[in-house]
Amino acid sequence: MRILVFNAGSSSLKFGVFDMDGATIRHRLKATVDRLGRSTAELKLVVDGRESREDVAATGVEAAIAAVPVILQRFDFGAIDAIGHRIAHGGERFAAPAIIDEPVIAAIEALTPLAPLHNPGGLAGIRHARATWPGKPQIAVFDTSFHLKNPPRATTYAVPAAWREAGLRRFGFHGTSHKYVALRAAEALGENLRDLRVISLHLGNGASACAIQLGESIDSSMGMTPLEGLVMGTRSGDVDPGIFGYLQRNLGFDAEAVEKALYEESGLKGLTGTADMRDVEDMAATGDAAAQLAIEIYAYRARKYVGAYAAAMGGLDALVFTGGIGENSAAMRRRICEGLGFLGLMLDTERNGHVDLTDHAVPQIQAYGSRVRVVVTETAEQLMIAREVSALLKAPANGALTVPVAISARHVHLDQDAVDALFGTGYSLSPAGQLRQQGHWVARERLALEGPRGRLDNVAILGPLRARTQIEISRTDGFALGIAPPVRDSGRLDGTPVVRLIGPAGAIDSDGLIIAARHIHTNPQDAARLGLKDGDEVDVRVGQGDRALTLSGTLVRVSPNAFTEMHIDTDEANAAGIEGRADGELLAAEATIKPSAPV
Ligand SMILES: Nc1ncnc2c1ncn2[C@@H]1O[C@H](COP(=O)(O)OP(=O)(O)O)[C@@H](O)[C@H]1O
Ligand SMILES: CC(=O)OP(=O)(O)O
Ligand SMILES: [Mg+2]
Repeated sequence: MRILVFNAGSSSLKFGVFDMDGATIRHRLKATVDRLGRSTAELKLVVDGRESREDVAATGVEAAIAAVPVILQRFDFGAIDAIGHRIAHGGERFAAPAIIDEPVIAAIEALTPLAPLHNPGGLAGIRHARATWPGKPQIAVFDTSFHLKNPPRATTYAVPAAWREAGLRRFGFHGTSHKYVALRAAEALGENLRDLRVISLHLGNGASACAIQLGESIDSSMGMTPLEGLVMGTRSGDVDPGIFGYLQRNLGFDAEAVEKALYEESGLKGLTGTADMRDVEDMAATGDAAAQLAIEIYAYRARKYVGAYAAAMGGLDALVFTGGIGENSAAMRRRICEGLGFLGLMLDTERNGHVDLTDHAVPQIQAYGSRVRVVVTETAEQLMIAREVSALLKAPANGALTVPVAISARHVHLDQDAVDALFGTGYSLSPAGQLRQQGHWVARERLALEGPRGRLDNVAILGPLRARTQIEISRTDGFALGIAPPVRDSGRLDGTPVVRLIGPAGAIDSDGLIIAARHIHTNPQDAARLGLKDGDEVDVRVGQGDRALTLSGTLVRVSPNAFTEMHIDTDEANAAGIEGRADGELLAAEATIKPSAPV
């Protein structure tokens, strides 16, 4: 499938051509039209890896979009099968990408007043693509979708009820970028994103910070519009809402003039006369006081958000820099990180000064011993959009029901006696991170398992304590230990084999060793939506391409506050070629209730 992607930003147009073949993606064309609105814009092209630059006459985003079909004609990519569009504002309606039709266009148009610098460019892309490639599927991918499930405490403005009922709330933008760079950073750190508390700083012409916990956005610095938050190229970011009345009464500005100035004449441009950080840094270096102050304000605001989001998540594991400024300005990264030592964040200034992102490198720039890891990565909104387009077009048109799949690595649940024996009488485990299921956590402490054939070190302990110790491993782990545990539902431990648990204060032999039967946790609302009941056994299709497989007899467990998620073990995940996040498709629409299996 060949996908063309349009990404109309506030100051640039980016577009790309991707050849998608299963999981293999070829980025055929990568194009950026920059410096729009000046006498000549610059077109940067990377075609099959070869780079070129040229000046083009494009007065604005719309003119640049109109030139795309002409530019594409120069190359022999072959027919375009589908077109993806970055749309900044999707409001409450779009939690996921949408196939573009008239109602979708009308919804994007209706949201234009909330993203006046962005949605018009997105709509122009849609219009031109429809005219140029009539009949080809077009898909909108929204900046706001990633943040849509942010908790109400983060999305609600403390304003009169009538305003909130009229739709006033925070949304957050750059979601495609935040999601991509957080995944990228986790991958580079060799961790599962779900296990990390991440703050991502997208510092481009528009800029926003995002707090990511358990793999999902929980807060972001942009609000109902892309004006709130950080200092940007031409946008103010946070201001006191009290200034509106002042500007109106004392300076005679109406709402439109104020809004226009906050979008287009503020930020770096308002502070220095230029919106471009490169120019601001050059001016500052030659002694320009306004540029120096602008840089300080920019870094200070960003640093405050890092502190705030670390507090929101109860700590920070990784800070990620991306966007033109985040990727390229070592000086700005250093300023932002200065003073974050209290969080355990220490930058290696040497590494920070030599960041090289060629060949999609994702360097870490924290100092040795820093508790917080600091990562720089390029963003790839167009690539993410191409993936979303391909996933949406491949999804079964019958509205298949899916559940997120989580991989359970080996772990133990301990009872109090076991904790006393392994860690010392009266010891209490310290939670190091929350799990997705409410009230469940992973402990800082680890232990070892030992069997007749071998030993497994560094095994995770999950809390809270249970009435009876249960040890969950994979079949492969069983071979490493030299014990063959049965496949069991959690809690059904009678007659299970004994394994030795080894902690810092002692060792015990405990039964309760099982291979956890795959299962789906869900809550009553999701169960109703998915057509599931407690105790059902369902078939779930997981994995992609030639490793896809069907997991039969997956037990459904409904409880009031459960987070809907399917749990499989590492052997199952490996068999299906799943790494990190995945979705499983429920195959059996009418699940059958299985009588309890004999123990
Ligand atoms: N080497 C650099 N040093 C400092 N700033 C840079 C550098 N390269 C690019 N930038 C800044 O990045 C910003 C543009 O970021 P980018 O992500 O390309 O924008 P957009 O939001 O339009 O996608 C501009 O402020 C530009 O000055
Ligand atoms: C939403 C937003 O600010 O986007 P951009 O950075 O492309 O201006
Ligand atoms: Mg951008």
